[in-house]
Amino acid sequence: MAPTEYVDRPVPTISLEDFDDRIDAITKELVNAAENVGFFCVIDHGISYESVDRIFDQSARFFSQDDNVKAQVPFSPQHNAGWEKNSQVRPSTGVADRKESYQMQFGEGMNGRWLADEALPGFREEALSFMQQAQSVSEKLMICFARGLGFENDYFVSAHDVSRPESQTVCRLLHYFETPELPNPTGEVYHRAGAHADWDLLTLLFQKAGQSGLEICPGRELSTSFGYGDAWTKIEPDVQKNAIVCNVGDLLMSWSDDRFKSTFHRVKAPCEPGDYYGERYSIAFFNQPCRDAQIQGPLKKYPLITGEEFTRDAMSRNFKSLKEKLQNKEEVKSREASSIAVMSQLSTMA
Ligand SMILES: O=C(O)CCC(=O)C(=O)O
Ligand SMILES: [Fe+2]
Repeated sequence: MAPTEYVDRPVPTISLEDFDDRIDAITKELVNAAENVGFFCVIDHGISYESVDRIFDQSARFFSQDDNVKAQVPFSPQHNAGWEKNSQVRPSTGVADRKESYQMQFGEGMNGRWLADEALPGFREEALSFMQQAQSVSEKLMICFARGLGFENDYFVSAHDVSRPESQTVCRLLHYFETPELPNPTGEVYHRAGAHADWDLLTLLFQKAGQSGLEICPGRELSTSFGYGDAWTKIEPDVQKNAIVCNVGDLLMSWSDDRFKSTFHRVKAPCEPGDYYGERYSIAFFNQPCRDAQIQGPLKKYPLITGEEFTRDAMSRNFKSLKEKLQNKEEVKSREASSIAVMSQLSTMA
């Protein structure tokens, strides 16, 4: 396999210090990052190291439960909540990511999808308290992006109100398994998170020191397109400063009439010297719109739709693209099979 092509692209680190007084300067930096890279890191965001450590401890505690315990809260695609393992297939790879994840929400989508408190005492309370903190940081960013697009300050905040039962915002705990470092004879690729763009407004990604692997591939012009290039850039957040990696999702790309970029990213399948092969934990906080939010950009490039419709369309686009990928794979396989048959005929004829 050809080595991965890497390029250096600047991924800005933006301080949220003195937010109220510096809001215009911060907005300028965020808008610039969203227009040019789609990824940026925020520091001085108000979430302490201890809070981040605590939620990672809770995440390890959750994933260390037996599979049949976790299976009591199975992932529901309809609600986008619950636990899944080795089952998310990305259109970019056509095979399941090697990981497990647990998606939690504030709203009705989470009904019946928390483990009983006796199974994991204190977990739900700790998780919700962390989610509230991630929501507060998200709201600061939403205010800046609303200002950057000429909307009222609270425009995105009220469309993502997590106190409403219609909230669809998701906090996803992720656990990637250790990857065998030996060359594998089958050539199988152990995808961690295959290349994809997120569908939400804005994602906050919490990474653990020493557990690298997140990479980006900018260059997408439309929020509905799937193609991506070949050159990747490693995301290396400043862990000393407790940086949160943030990325624009398809929703903000579409809501900004494609001005802000939702960038393809992946957690690399480790396969080259220097890659991290160990067990990996991360946490993604996806700001999803309330089901009844009204979505349309200032230039009205796309028709007005609701949060529920946007999510449904994103899922069906994903599904269609996955079907095409699997069909192509089948065609390649059958072409390979027939050329092998022709070749073996030729060799028997020779
Ligand atoms: O694990 C990570 O660092 C990234 C995960 C991610 O991109 C996702 O779940 O959408
Ligand atoms: Fe993602």
